[in-house]
Amino acid sequence: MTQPLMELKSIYKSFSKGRERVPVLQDVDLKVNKLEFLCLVGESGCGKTTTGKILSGLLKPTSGSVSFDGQDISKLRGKAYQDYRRSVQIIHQDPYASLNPAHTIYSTLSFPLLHHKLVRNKTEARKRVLELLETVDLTPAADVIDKYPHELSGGQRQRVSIARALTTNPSLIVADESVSMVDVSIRIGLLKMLMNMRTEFNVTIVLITHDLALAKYFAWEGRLAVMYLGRVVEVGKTQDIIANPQHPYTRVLLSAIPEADPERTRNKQHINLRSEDIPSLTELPPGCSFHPRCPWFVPGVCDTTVPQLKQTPYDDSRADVACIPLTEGKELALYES
Ligand SMILES: Nc1ncnc2c1ncn2[C@@H]1O[C@H](COP(=O)(O)OP(=O)(O)OP(=O)(O)O)[C@@H](O)[C@H]1O
Repeated sequence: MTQPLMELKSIYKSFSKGRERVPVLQDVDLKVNKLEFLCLVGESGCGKTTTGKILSGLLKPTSGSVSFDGQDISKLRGKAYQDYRRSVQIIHQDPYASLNPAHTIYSTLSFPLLHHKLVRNKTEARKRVLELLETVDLTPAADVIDKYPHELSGGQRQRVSIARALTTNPSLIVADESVSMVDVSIRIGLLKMLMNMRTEFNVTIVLITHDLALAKYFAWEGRLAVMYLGRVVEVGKTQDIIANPQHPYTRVLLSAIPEADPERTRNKQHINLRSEDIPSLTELPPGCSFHPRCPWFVPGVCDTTVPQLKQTPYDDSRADVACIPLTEGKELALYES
């Protein structure tokens, strides 16, 4: 089996809130394969951004290991660590907040080029910045390069963020909801640009989104990792998961997304949760944290044991799932209270 580009093993991450520790990620295992499209999907607050920040080295896990090209990043020092940080870039959710309003586009894009010595001088930096602006279709680049972020539209600012991620010739880009802040009309253009970067620049892309329809579009040829309350509950090939969602949470998410054909949407079976309330991270329910909401809850099983991410014994789909009844080979039956 080929070595993944990045691998998270048994990742726990907690933050302090007053005197408490809030467990944000628990036992997260995740592989990012070379040149794949991987999408992390789940509702707000489930830990997607925290996972993305751990992948890109912006946050350290509380425990667990992160490896890049087979090397544990906590053991990298000096140039090797700088190379890893250069190789993994993140595009943040909000280009308004992530671009410094006091810096021109030239200044923002030339900084990493000069800092990582990817160009020899300012003349070369300017030439490279113009090329990068052309790459992300900000043309004519000469009209954009000396502007400030507030002089650009939201979509243009997001393109600058993509160009900035490309400055360091990364092998992995984590794009955190990077198309959600722009109008629907330009969202697809930005997504296509991200997707083209794989072939044009040999870059692996991890997209983080709460929108399963968008995840399906982006990672159709790749994989989905579905997260719920700080854990990965299902991971596998997108087409397998869409055709045959296994985890109850994935089934509920999929039942809620509209189809292109309105008739199919009307006829789609909507699955009702047992509760709309999302438990608090500081008061997680025992056993499977989805059990209080799960329509297929099995008393005495789901509320006692924490499920591990595994393959189901009976299914030829290769998605791994964290659901005890499924991994024990049982059929799910709707819970009757
Ligand atoms: N620096 C921090 N300090 C304390 N709590 C944090 C910090 N960063 C994130 N959290 C908390 O961790 C949880 C997970 O946040 P995270 O941003 O990773 O989720 P998410 O799935 O990306 O959500 P969203 O889609 O809303 O961005 C949230 O409850 C959030 O409030």
